[in-house]
Amino acid sequence: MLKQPQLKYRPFAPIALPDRTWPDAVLTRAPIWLSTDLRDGNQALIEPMDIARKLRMFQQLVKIGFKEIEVGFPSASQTEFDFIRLLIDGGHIPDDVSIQVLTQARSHLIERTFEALDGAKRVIVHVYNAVAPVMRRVVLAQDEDGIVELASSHARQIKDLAAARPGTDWRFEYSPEMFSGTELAFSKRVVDAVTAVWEPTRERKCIINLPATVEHSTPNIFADMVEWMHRHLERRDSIVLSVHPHNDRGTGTAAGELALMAGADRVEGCLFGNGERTGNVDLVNIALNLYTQGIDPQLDFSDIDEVRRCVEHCTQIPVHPRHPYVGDLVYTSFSGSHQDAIKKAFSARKAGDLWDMPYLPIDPKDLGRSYDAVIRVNSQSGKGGIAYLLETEYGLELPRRLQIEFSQVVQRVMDDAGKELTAADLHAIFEREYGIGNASASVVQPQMTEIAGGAVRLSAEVVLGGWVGHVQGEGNGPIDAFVHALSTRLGQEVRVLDYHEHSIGSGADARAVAYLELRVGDVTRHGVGIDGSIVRASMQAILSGLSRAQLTVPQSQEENVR
Ligand SMILES: CC(=O)SCCNC(=O)CCNC(=O)[C@H](O)C(C)(C)COP(=O)(O)OP(=O)(O)OC[C@H]1O[C@@H](n2cnc3c(N)ncnc32)[C@H](O)[C@@H]1OP(=O)(O)O
Ligand SMILES: CC(C)C(=O)C(=O)O
Repeated sequence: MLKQPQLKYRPFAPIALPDRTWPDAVLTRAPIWLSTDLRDGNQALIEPMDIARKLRMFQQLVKIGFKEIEVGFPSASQTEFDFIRLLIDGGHIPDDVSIQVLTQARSHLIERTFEALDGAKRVIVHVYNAVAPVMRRVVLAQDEDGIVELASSHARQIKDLAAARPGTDWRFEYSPEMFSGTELAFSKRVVDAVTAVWEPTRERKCIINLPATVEHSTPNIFADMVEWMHRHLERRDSIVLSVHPHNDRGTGTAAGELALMAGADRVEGCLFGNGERTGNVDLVNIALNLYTQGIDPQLDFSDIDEVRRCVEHCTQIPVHPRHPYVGDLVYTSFSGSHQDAIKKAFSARKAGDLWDMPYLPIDPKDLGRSYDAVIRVNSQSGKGGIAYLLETEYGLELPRRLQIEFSQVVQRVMDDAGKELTAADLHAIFEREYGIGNASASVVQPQMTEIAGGAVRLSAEVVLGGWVGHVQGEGNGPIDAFVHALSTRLGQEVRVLDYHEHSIGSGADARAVAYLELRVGDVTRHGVGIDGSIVRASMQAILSGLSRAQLTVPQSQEENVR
């Protein structure tokens, strides 16, 4: 065992590009997108897609809006070949979509590739060979001249085969494989040799694709490499400069974005970052990052869950719950302070406002998600989240001090249960705690008469705890009269410190909710009442508060005790 085993690795050398421009660049439009889900994504699967899955994926990619789709490696297997035939013969390729196919720079594979494409309308033939020093030495056993010859001779073969099939609109793409691990001057030499053969023009460009086949460096170094190629390649104005980042260091998205800032016109990748090892760059991630900058990505993710279901079905790999933009948990806040900020921001938000929501970088509704999962309650949550769920799910607008009181009730339940509580759980706890619909704290047949000076006399049958009895009192309104009646009966002053009410529902189903904060002696409690009449709801709220304060009513001879 080496004492310093890390020393067997070579650090990546910075690129000498002191006048680099990409750090100041601002992305203002969508790149050209190429989905390689059916090629690089597929070749990375434990079980490559069967034809039905491939077709479903292709149709999903078309629906999203991809105009360039790499559909396979037709010389690799009969399934790959047959799928491409199915696309062409079955008329599955819209006129404005180009299919792309990959081949190694080997003559018999290129010939087989062209056989698969017979009759297609628009095709990008994508050829690659390794150019990196380790591949030159170990795999291809060729020196630099040999690699240049390998690339340019097969570029010539492709050009000739295409020329012999004028019924198809052919475009060509070349990838110096492992560009990310290759000397820049050599990558340029090989690419220039290929474009010298293809002779692209401004009107008929070829595609030069720079892969980070393995992500070796920080994304700024990849960006430097792309900018260097962008500035040094011959025939640059006749080239669509493409990048193909992988995600070995977990910075594929950053590498893709910085490469676009550095001069790339096009990005190759997969939905949700499927692909070899840690994946190809996640095109959904880059597209929606642009979207949140106010840029139309030209890809439609307005039903992102449909896209996810398709990808999970086709790849048989689940999308992680924390995956950017699509994971089950990415719009959910459990933490109390986050929930509080979200709740306040939703209340403050007006139609037409810019999206400026704490902890929510994108409006979930833009991706077909509801706000249901935005706030979920567990032991990390506070009053804001609890109040948000009761309001959005049950229309209950708890006043602030009641929120504080009720969150302590919830916290005790949470500490016992130790798991997430749903909105329905919270509502059940709320009803139980405040005795909603509970006959053991209720008012029966309240009778009110007006007396002199606009005052009210009230008498009612009351159930409170185990006590059932009659109360009577006067006041400047029904609530005041009821409070006086109860104070008299309890032998203690009951004071209303705070009062809120609102309605829930509408039309014949509308009900009133009253929230009262009561003080009896030195005890302060909230009570809640819900009823078709606001007066009865308020009386219920008073009894709810008294019941929670656990007051015992002094018994008199004639009263019955339950
Ligand atoms: C980075 C990427 O994703 S590149 C795309 C990789 N994708 C795939 O490989 C999936 C499809 N591949 C296949 O089905 C097969 O590998 C085939 C059909 C292409 C080739 O199959 P085989 O001829 O049996 O070769 P094998 O799979 O062992 O590949 C290694 C051979 O390819 C050669 N090779 C590898 N890359 C290239 C290249 N770009 N150009 C020319 N030759 C190459 C190697 O030198 C080696 O040749 P050798 O057998 O003479 O030593
Ligand atoms: C063929 C090339 C583009 C590739 O897939 C890679 O280098 O990752």
